[in-house]
This record gives sequence, C-alpha cells and structure tokens, in this order.
Amino acid sequence: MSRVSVKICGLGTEATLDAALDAGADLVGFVHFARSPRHLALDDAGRLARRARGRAARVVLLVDPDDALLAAAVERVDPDLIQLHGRESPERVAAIRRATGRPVMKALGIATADDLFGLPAYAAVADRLLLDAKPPPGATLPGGNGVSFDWGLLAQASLPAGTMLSGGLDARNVAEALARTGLTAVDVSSGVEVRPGEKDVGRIAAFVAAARGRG
Ligand SMILES: O=C(O)c1ccccc1NCC(=O)[C@H](O)[C@H](O)COP(=O)(O)O
Repeated sequence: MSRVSVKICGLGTEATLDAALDAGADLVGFVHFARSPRHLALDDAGRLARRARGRAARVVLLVDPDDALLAAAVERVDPDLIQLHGRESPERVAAIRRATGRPVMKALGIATADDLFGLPAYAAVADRLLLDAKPPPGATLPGGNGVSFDWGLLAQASLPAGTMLSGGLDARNVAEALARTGLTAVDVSSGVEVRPGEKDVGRIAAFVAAARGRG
C-alpha cells in the first residue's frame, strides 16, 4: 500500500501545529469560518502557516468565500492549498482556482450513494477531493462534526488519486477506514481533540501513527 497522506485540520496553536509537524503530517489546516470553534483570524492563520512552511502543505479552509475573502486569504496566509467546504458549484471552484492561482481541494458531503453522482464534475475542476460526512441534523457547522459516513458507499466508486477521507476519524478507526475504502489520504479534526476546538498533542501523534500502520 502507498504511504498514507495525513491532514490535521483546525490547528490553532504553535504547540499543536508543532505536534502535527513532528508526527509527520503532510498537510495542516487552518479554519477561517467565524462560527467554528476552530476559527482563526487570517493573520493568525498566516503566522502558523509561516511556521509550517517547507514542512507540510498549508491549507486554508474557507466556506463559500467571496472574491475579497479569497484575495485576503491568499495574501495573508499564502496557502499551498485552498479547501472549499461550502456549497461551491463546480463552476465556482474552477473560477476560484483561476483567480487565486492556488490549488483547490473541494470538500463534498456524503450520506447516500446519490451523493457520489456529483463527484466527476468536481473532479474535473478541483486539484483534490475531500469526502466528508454530511452534517447531522441540527449541526451548525458544515464540517468538523466528528461523524462518519458509510465507508461501504465508496466500494464501487471510482475516485481520483489523492482523494481524502474524513468525517469521524480517530486513532481507533482510521486503519479500518483506510482498509475498507482503499483510499490513501485521511483528514481529521474532532478525533484529535479533547473538546471542540482544543487539539491534543498526544492524540495527534497517535492518529498519524495509526494512519501509517504504527498504531
Ligand atoms: O472544523 C471545522 O470547524 C469546520 C468548520 C467549517 C467547515 C469545515 C470544518 N472542518 C472541515 C474539516 O476539514 C474537518 O477536518 C472534516 O470535516 C472532518 O472533521 P471531523 O469529523 O471532526 O474529524
């Protein structure tokens, strides 16, 4: 099996960022979404992104950003990848990629097999896809809810290389998730926290180790 690529999302402090980098995370994510307990001002995300430069791909996570927010995020965070976690259409994803000149990862919510039909249109315009659980009823966030979807839905799906699996992953279930989906890239947020927004250095290390088969 190829080496598993790991993204730790929603980092907010130097200590937890360093834990992710020291554990060997390939991507580190900074959430800019005011309603999120993981929200960072762009300048704070930029400070952490500078610290991670050259050690991991720096991802800024935005939800249905307008052009002004995109321009500010690119200038102040200088991300290696823009993660779009809202209801952006394939046309909007393509436009964002063109306007920013940055690679884009589009997150897609999965609950039933029907949700897979839209994938090819996004695969055609995004540099990478991230498959997440759809938010549960009553959730206020489009992601970072700590819930999984039925991994079996992906059994017959033809997914682009590098597609990331997320939603409710943690050190205990990540090996099974990888085995059942055949994917080789994972993303986690709640599963390495002690409470929403508070990452734990030990859980980050344990997650990366488990994803790489060293758990
Ligand atoms: O994490 C957030 O607070 C968040 C807010 C708004 C949009 C997306 C958000 N997170 C997206 C991620 O990339 C998470 O890592 C992904 O949804 C998995 O989250 P979890 O199930 O908590 O591991």
